[in-house]
Amino acid sequence: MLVRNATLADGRVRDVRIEGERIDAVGSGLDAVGEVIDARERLLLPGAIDVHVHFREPGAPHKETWRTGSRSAAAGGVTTVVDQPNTDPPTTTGAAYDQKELCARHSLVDYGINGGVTPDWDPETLFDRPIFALGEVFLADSTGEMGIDGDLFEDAVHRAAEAGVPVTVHAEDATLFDEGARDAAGQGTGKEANADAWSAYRDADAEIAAVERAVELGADAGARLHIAHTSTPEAVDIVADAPETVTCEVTPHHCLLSRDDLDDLGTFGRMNPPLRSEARREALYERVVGGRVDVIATDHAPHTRAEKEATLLEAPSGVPGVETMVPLLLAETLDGPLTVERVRDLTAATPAATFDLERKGRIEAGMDADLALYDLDRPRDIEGRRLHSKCGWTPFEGRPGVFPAWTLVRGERVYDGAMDTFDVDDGENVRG
Ligand SMILES: NC(=O)N[C@@H](CC(=O)O)C(=O)O
Ligand SMILES: [Zn+2]
Ligand SMILES: [Zn+2]
Repeated sequence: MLVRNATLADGRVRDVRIEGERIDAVGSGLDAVGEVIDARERLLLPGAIDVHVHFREPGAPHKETWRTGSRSAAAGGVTTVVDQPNTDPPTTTGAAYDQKELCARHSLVDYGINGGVTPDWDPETLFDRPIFALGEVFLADSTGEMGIDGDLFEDAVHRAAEAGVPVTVHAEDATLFDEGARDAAGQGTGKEANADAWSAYRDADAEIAAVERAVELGADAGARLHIAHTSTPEAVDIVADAPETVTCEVTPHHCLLSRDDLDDLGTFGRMNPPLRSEARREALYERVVGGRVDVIATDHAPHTRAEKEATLLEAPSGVPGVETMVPLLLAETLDGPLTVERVRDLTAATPAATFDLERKGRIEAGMDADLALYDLDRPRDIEGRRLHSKCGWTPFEGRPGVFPAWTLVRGERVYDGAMDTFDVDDGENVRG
């Protein structure tokens, strides 16, 4: 297949030839082999790598399955996902890893599977499997109630360092949560709830302190550390000023939404870590644009509308996001300070480099043909009902997004945007 005259993120116009699963050549005036796709005036990006999703299988297929989650990924230009361990059973033993791997075989996109830590985890059998990373390791309870104490965290970080496996951390210090602030939640449900109480309860200082502590501990253990869903500029700065063995990710929702949006979102905006003040959101986004943040990842955490239509204390935490990440960021390049090159780096090149995915994240000869084509002149309003996650809603309703015309995973067209159709489900485990 030949993709002809595509505009790359840096503005160069090139042909990209695909042979089987790989990119065979990138150049000008390349000879065609097989199908030729005219990509003139279209943007070709490396498929995005979302290192933080919750696809809910095994255990909660009513929220999401590997099939629906990976369709949502493909329809948003994401070609590799990394699933987190707070499923049922939690992915804390070799046997649980094997069970999840069977579910993941229904994925349309390539994937990694993380291993988790609980008091009854089995590091021996878990590290025996090709886990993508240890994590997210929960330093406070979130969906799945997998929060652990400092001693177990320290032990886990040492074991991961020994095994040469990176550690992804959900860094909030539960001892610093403001229980009194949570009491202001009230009895309103769904959009009628006082959702700001969640932000007051899981205060920014709880994240900042936990990140500081985790970074120290990681350095002592000689571990590779990745801080998940960093939601404060202070925490980003701690990571950016630490040695290169520590990286961080930021979610689209912490960049684009703040406590000011909670009146509209209600319990649909409850997530961990919570939305922050508008001032913190702005400072966080500045760091994304300016290069202090390594990776954008979604923390795609689908829950049904019915589950979210509860009181603030009863609604589960988390928002979907895998399908809207690249579309939102590309729309942001149209009139904001974000550049297309930065979007490429945040969503593809840097996650690949950070987690040693040698054949992914770049459009070069020899790399996997994981690609997505976009028309920057055609943003459209994001609508929850048109997205492909099982949950059927989005916190970004009505915002502009640039969605892909098609998405390829290792040379196979898994998503066709014009027809809104999907094909094949032979995603591979990237740690195989
Ligand atoms: N972010 C969330 O609020 N929820 C996540 C878990 C997590 O990442 O903490 C979920 O699995 O629902
Ligand atoms: Zn988390
Ligand atoms: Zn998560």
